[in-house]
Amino acid sequence: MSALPSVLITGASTGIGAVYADRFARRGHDLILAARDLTRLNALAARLRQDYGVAVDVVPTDLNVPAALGRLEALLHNDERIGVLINNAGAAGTGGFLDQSPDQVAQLIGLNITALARLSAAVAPRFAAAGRGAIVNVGSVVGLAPELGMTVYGATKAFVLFLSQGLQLELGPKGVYVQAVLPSATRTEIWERSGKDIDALPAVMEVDDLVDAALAGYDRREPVTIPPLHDAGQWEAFEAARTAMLPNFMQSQPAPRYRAAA
Ligand SMILES: NC(=O)C1=CN([C@@H]2O[C@H](COP(=O)(O)OP(=O)(O)OC[C@H]3O[C@@H](n4cnc5c(N)ncnc54)[C@H](OP(=O)(O)O)[C@@H]3O)[C@@H](O)[C@H]2O)C=CC1
Ligand SMILES: CC(=O)[C@H](N)C(=O)O
Repeated sequence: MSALPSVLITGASTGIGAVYADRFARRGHDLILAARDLTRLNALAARLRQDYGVAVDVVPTDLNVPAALGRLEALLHNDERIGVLINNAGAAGTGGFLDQSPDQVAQLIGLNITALARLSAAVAPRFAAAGRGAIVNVGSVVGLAPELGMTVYGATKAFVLFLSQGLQLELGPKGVYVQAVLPSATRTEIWERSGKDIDALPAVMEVDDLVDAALAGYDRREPVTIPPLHDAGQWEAFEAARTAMLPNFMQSQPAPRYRAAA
């Protein structure tokens, strides 16, 4: 058993989650891997045990099934070896809002929002009491870009960013690190799963590069890591513009532009 904290990774069967698993195993962490595809999880776990000598448990989990989600919540709540949660599992859905049924909308929200928030809520009190721990939430630049036409997906990712920033404020002073990672297009199966042609995109990041960049942000305890954004000053200006508005929201009177003409 490793002396380092164990890392629980959702969506670890492939893509970004599988590379996170490789990188944390390489660093010597024991792992708990969750996703639906048990065959893939077992194959990855066997390779990681073999390559890095770490302990790897697999927990077959459909995060849209409340009982399965509840089992993962209980694990996070009770297992004191787990010191890092990587909330990575997600789906993009297909089509625009008018193509999506209410059930499909709910499935996206269930996976990208409800599961992520519930798993965070299950582990946060234990981390806060211990004064340590890390929660990494994988969002997307789509959460900043309603123009991209992935409205529900983008809205779920806007939630991920907001939740992460709120948790940074609440949990950071208690010693818990919370990171929001915002990838842009990255070469994984999510594109095929959402019926999109990855080869039609102007630029695609390789998944190893994405995760290694996210971990560079993790190691320097960055609150928001946007691997594809070369000019960090753009994010800082965006945040500065947002926070500059905050003192102006408390007003007893509506703004003059909303007052009835005399
Ligand atoms: N690739 C990209 O371009 C970008 C990805 N992202 C985000 O990165 C994260 C990882 O995506 P990525 O690796 O690209 O996608 P993949 O489709 O390659 O992997 C998604 C992972 O989530 C798991 N998953 C999907 N549905 C469920 C479910 N109901 N319950 C449990 N696990 C589930 C899948 O495993 P299984 O099928 O075995 O359950 C798989 O391990 C997502 O949150 C995504 O939104 C953000 C921006 C860009
Ligand atoms: C399918 C996508 O659009 C991707 N997940 C992203 O967030 O950019």
